[in-house]
Amino acid sequence: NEVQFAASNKLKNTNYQNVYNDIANVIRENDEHDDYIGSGPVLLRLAWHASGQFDSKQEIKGGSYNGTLRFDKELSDPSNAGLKYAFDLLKPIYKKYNHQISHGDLFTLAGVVAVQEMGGPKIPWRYGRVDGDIETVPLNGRLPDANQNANYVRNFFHRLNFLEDKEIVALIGAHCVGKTHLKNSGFEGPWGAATNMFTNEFFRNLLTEKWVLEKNEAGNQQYNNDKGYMMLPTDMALVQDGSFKKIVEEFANDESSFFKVFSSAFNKLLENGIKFEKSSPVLYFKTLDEQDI
Ligand code: HEM
Ligand SMILES: Cc1cnc2ccccc2c1N
Repeated sequence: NEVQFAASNKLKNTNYQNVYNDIANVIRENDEHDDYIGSGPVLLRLAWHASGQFDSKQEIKGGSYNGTLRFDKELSDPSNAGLKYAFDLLKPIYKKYNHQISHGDLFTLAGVVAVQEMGGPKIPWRYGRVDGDIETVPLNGRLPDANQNANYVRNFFHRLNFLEDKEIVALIGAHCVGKTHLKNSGFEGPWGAATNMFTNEFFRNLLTEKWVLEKNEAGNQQYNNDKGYMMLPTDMALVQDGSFKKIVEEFANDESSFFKVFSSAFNKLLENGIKFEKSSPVLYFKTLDEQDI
């Protein structure tokens, strides 16, 4: 069946480090993107959006398995505005490996590369996703709305089978990198503070900065501070809800705790809804720095 087919066409384990390195080099070569924030954050968002439309209760389940984000039908979902740039960065790598890697494996591996090359935790990763045809594209509108509160955020992630608050808070901690763009999402900023280093700074800022709720140029409410930082309403929800806030405090004080929970939650996000062959190995990748490249 299809999964066996993918198995027979997959690269030997060692070759995935080569794919990792090719994606990492694309990030290094495109360091001028978005006023020198670079391409890490948008590739991380691509991996999350390729996986986060999963819904086990729907006929068409979504998730990363079928690599459906490659179709314009999904890429043109307003929630995916800005991600075509990230997909275009990966197209030459897809061609180079000539169908030996699926789009789902490529999109999710790009998220692992982005996190690790920006200094974040190691993310375990497995191959074996198989491209589905356009019939497998999930309906648009399954990704979250940033204007909402803590209960909305909790319920959203329950749909993705994240039932523990720790996993939810850790995942949103990915907002430590990159920025919002008015033309993509109707939110602007943070001008000065956008970073490309994966740290627990997002949680520290949530607790220490003074946040003022303001309407932005697109008419959306967002939280701004006096340094040009911003937080989305769904970011701020993490300190408005008692249970979430305790976890924000834990991650703000202990980056290794944030990294540990993020690593397993991000892997779970990228593998939502996929049954891997028992024999399919869990791979860990070295960063370019660790290989002295
Ligand atoms: C409540 C859940 C979430 C909401 C409502 C949300 C919303 C958003 C919005 C509105 C943007 C700005 C997009 C733009 O204007 O370009 C954004 C950016 C981003 N999101 Fe999220 N997000 C959520 C969860 C996540 C998760 C789980 C991850 C990854 C694990 C993630 C990673 C990112 C990254 C890396 C960026 C920066 C992209 C860039 O700089 O181009 N987000 N998010
Ligand atoms: C500091 C901060 C806060 N919220 C964000 C939301 C999405 C993307 C980036 C963000 C970011 N750098």
